[in-house]
Amino acid sequence: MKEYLDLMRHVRDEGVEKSDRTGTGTKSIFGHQMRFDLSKGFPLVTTKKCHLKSIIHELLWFIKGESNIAYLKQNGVKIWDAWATEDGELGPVYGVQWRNWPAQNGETIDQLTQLIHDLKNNPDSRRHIITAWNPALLPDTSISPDANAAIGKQALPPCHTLFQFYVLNGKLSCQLYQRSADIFLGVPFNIASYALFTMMIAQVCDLELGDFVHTFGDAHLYLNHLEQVDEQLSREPLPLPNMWINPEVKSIFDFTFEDFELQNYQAHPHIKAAISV
Ligand SMILES: Nc1nc(=O)c2c([nH]1)NC[C@@H]1CN(c3ccc(C(=O)N[C@@H](CCC(=O)O)C(=O)O)cc3)CN21
Ligand SMILES: O=c1ccn([C@H]2C[C@H](O)[C@@H](COP(=O)(O)O)O2)c(=O)[nH]1
Repeated sequence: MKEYLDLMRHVRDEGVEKSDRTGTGTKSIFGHQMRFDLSKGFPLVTTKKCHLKSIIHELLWFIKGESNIAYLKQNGVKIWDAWATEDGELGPVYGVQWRNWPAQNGETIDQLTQLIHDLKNNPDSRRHIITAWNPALLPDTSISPDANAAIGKQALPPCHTLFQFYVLNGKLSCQLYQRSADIFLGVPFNIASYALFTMMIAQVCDLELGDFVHTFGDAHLYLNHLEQVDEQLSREPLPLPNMWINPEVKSIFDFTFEDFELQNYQAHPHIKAAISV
């Protein structure tokens, strides 16, 4: 995971202090790109132990198209708790836009089903895109995330905003545009999540693995993560683990938590950090 550590080091050393919505303050840069060859191992950060269980459940929850965190809660995943209403509502966030994008005539568009169909039937297309950025549903910034969710707006505007797939020589690649990135806490989750999603889509479309390309807008280190960043940058990266996916699963909607097994994950100890809400 040298690419990730290089980004972290670059922002620590060259990032410029910038105030932000949460009040914590950041060191920030604008524009960066990383590339991971998915055939060379599963890109999970090794310089701190990452909680893959939360990442897998979050991805399965996106694929279900839900706006409520009940499924996450049932599975002990707490990463979205701070933004939800008391009833667990986040408003029409990622999953809802992927599966139930509201169209003009009251109908909804299932972008994920359409994407899989197009990858199978027209792999050369340059239009394999899913977008979660829906300007009609962005939150009202004068009220809190949970107050937005309560009135049917997104609790937070999507950070992983738009992604595109690309097929070449039977290999599937994915590029994500992430408009805003918390490098210490969010990015290890985002890399692993999109790498896994690309592997799952490759399996159900009978494609080999290409690259995951991760493109950033505002990539930042929160000022209260800088000690943790120094600790992490003092550690040597370890060989990448492998991800086993149950080969029997043939539909993107049929995966369950038991269909994944992370193998040979060697990692340095976990490093705690506070999340800015
Ligand atoms: N400031 C901020 N950073 C984010 O990464 C982020 C947000 N806000 N808001 C929305 C989602 C929620 N995400 C989160 C939320 C919490 C953790 C977190 O606390 N991670 C810990 C514990 C992991 C666990 O409980 O599984 C970590 O050490 O990785 C990570 C990503 C990613 N997003
Ligand atoms: O998947 C995610 C979701 C969120 N983040 C981070 C990026 C920012 O630090 C905050 C969102 O705040 P905004 O003011 O809306 O940009 O959450 C992430 O890194 N990955």
